[in-house]
Amino acid sequence: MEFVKMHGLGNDFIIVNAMEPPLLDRTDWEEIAVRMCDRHYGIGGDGLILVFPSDKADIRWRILNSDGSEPEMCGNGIRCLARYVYERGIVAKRRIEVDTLAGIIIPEIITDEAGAVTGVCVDMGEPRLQRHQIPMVGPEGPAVNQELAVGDEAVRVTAVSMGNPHCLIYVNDIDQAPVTTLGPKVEVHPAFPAKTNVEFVQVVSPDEVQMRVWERGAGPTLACGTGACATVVGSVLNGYTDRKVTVHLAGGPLHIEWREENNRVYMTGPAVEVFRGDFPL
Ligand SMILES: N[C@@H](CCC[C@H](N)C(=O)O)C(=O)O
Repeated sequence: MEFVKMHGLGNDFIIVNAMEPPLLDRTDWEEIAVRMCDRHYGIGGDGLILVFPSDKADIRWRILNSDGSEPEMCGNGIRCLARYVYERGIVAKRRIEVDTLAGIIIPEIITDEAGAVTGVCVDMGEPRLQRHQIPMVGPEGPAVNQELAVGDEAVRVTAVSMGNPHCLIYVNDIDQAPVTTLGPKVEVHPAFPAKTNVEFVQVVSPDEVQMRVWERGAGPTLACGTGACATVVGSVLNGYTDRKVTVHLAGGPLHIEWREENNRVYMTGPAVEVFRGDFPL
């Protein structure tokens, strides 16, 4: 099976064109994702992206985490998908409608004067803030700066869904953030029935934050696009930042804007192809 390896700020994905049979008809992608994403016995990746035809949009995708679970959305992944389908002529336009489990999401290819792709800006849609939308147990309404008991620890959290769930924890020193110790505990906390991604955030200024992530189904990654969007929404709701913010991640910066006029979040960042190959099925 042919694949392409891509990444968005080091959040890396394997992309497979499943537009036609026999790949279109396969039903074992979860197991294949685990094998392909294994960094020792496979190709290595934070997730597997599959490209399918759609009757609702230009293209349908499935994104699978490295543990085989299927999230509703992935910000870095959708930039990679957009570049992949654009450069191969699978979708012959720059504004691409993608059918996802979080609804129709619209990435737009950015090019320089010579027509070379320089990045992708994605209309990530409206954030979902009600607890049942995240989902997070507790009294209905937004969960902003709420106390959450994690074992013996009381942690203050803000929860935002960008189609997929995110739990933000603000810290004073990003380098000391307990990403690999607290992250996995919050991921499977009973308050989050669908589990959650966990973001540790240090506010630098009204237009700059630093963020490190523990991803649901993938563990620590170098960047998380939906997490960066959720971070800006949560930071505005907490009164920490303006609506246009650069989010610095381990893999580099993402530019995020939560527009007041339409309540939609826009994410701009890179998508890079690394190599191509064949994987034995
Ligand atoms: N890295 C992604 C998010 C991938 C999905 C996530 N692990 C989940 O289970 O929700 C991004 O860039 O948004």
